[in-house]
Amino acid sequence: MNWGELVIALRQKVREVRPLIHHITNLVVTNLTANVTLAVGASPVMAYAREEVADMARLARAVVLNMGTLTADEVEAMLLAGRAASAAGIPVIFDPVGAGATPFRTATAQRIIRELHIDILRGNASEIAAVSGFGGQTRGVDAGEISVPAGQMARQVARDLGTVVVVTGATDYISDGERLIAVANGHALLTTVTGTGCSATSVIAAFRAVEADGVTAGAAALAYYGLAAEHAAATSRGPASFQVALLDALYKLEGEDLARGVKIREL
Ligand SMILES: Nc1ncnc2c1ncn2[C@@H]1O[C@H](COP(=O)(O)OP(=O)(O)O)[C@@H](O)[C@H]1O
Ligand SMILES: Cc1ncsc1CCOP(=O)(O)O
Ligand SMILES: [Mg+2]
Repeated sequence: MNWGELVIALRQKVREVRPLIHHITNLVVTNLTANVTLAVGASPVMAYAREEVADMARLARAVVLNMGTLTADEVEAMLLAGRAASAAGIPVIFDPVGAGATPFRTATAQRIIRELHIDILRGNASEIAAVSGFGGQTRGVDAGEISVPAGQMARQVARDLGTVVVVTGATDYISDGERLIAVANGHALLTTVTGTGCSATSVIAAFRAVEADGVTAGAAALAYYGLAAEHAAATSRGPASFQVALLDALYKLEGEDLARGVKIREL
């Protein structure tokens, strides 16, 4: 199968399986990421109480942990959910939002990575640099400069942590420490709407729920998501109409339109 066919097949499989994706996520993006998950064809649930997160995680086909508006309580809930998921063989996708901005965020991200079995780590370049010791400086939740090429960093961090690493940006890089894939789909308008990185993580989780190989799932998900953004941008007047159009494009994009547009390269 070529990449175009693979992306179509996985996008279709998400619709057929309608996997439940348990999110412990941040206050900013809760609604957007739930709607993105639905538009892709998966089923979102957001649940945070320590009393229920392990049970909810066990019901899901993938668990998203996103520390965007972290509190000490929420971190405990993430650890409970992550342990329960891994014990049941359910993949955990971690988005270390804002790692590198404050010591609490950096230390928490590193603790989650150390104490849980993370299946896919997805962040912007400075977040991944910060959690892995490359020394990234994150401006709030937005990417700052990093000192190494993002693809090289993705492969090195994946190797060091023994997990799939996804570094997003104008070009996205996905690696398991050996393979390195670049995805060139996307649109600059994605940087004008909050939660588009978190939404990318949700789409990756939906694809990972139906595809055991994290590199394949990550690359296919980001090509599909980035291409949906390109389609949405074509009919948008600015960030507000773009956000609405992105949901529509994610919902509609399939078949030949999808196969023709994906820009995935194995490096
Ligand atoms: N300059 C850009 N041009 C095109 N796509 C981009 C650009 N910057 C980021 N993206 C895309 O936006 C999404 C969010 O990535 P990113 O901005 O790195 O995450 P975050 O919002 O967590 O910082 C990804 O799908 C990425 O491919
Ligand atoms: C603005 C903001 N502040 C805390 S979490 C958050 C949302 C970040 O979303 P994304 O990383 O997808 O841009
Ligand atoms: Mg982010």
